[in-house]
Amino acid sequence: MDQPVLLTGAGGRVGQAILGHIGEAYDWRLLDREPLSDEKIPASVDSTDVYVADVTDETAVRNAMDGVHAVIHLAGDPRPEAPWDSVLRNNIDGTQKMFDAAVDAGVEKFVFASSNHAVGAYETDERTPEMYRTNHEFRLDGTELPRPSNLYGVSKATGETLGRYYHDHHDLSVVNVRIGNLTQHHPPKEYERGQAMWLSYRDCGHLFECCIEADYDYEIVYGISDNDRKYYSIDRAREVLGYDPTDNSAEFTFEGEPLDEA
Ligand SMILES: NC(=O)C1=CN([C@@H]2O[C@H](COP(=O)(O)OP(=O)(O)OC[C@H]3O[C@@H](n4cnc5c(N)ncnc54)[C@H](O)[C@@H]3O)[C@@H](O)[C@H]2O)C=CC1
Ligand SMILES: O=C1O[C@H](COP(=O)(O)O)[C@@H](O)[C@H](O)[C@H]1O
Repeated sequence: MDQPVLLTGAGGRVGQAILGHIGEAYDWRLLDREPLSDEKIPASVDSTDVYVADVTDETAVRNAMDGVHAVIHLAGDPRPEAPWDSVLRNNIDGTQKMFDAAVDAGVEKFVFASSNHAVGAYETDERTPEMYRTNHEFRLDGTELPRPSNLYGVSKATGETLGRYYHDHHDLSVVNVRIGNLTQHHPPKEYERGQAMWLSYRDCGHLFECCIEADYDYEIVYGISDNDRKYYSIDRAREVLGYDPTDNSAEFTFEGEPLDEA
């Protein structure tokens, strides 16, 4: 692919997981409101393709978007406990500005970092903790309505709906990835829920590469590894995107040690 991929929130955990796996595979534009240290920037990325900017800054976003083929939009407040003024500004207004600039620039694909917290209220007292365990049959598959856990989750559901609008009215291909719990090297320790929705770094890189490469209209998929414990289906990600994860939290102890070394 000759045209660049714009990655917002490039300096954060998800951004670095993506760049750690496919940082040399694409012509990147990187955007973050914090300056990126040299070790966070792939060697092939020129400094003129690194933008220190806020996604609510319309002019800066439009400059970064010029000539871009695909967008991976991660920037935002990732805290489940984030207050309304922050998610309204960073997650909702920032995402709307990104979508608007994308359609005006003729971008083809937009990948939105949604969250498990868009649907966290399905985890009712009656279902938990059993639904976090292996062989429990409860599955969310992306066709269900949002049931946010918190105002952060509301902002993610809103981002998904903004994507629906820009797809239907402007023909932008949109995929929303409801990311589970990204951790490096091992699943979240001593945390049943986190182990059920673990996303390893390499599966994260692979999944977002699939989102750049695949053809789709409007999709909602779950972004987790192929964990034995799971209450999110990854069938849609497999079918539409060709996602084929490698990792499984069952290959680690509850304390996070690899089973083959335990
Ligand atoms: N890490 C995880 O397990 C999960 C992350 N997500 C989502 O993925 C995205 C990335 O999350 P993380 O990498 O974990 O967060 P992070 O906090 O590590 O990285 C976010 C990056 O975005 C930048 N940023 C924040 N607000 C910005 C703004 N207004 N303009 C420009 N840059 C801004 C920050 O400087 C930071 O580098 C977020 O949208 C988050 O909601 C969703 C579910 C799970
Ligand atoms: O959306 C997100 O979800 C993950 C997992 O949620 P948690 O409530 O189990 O911690 C969280 O770690 C991440 O910061 C957040 O952006």
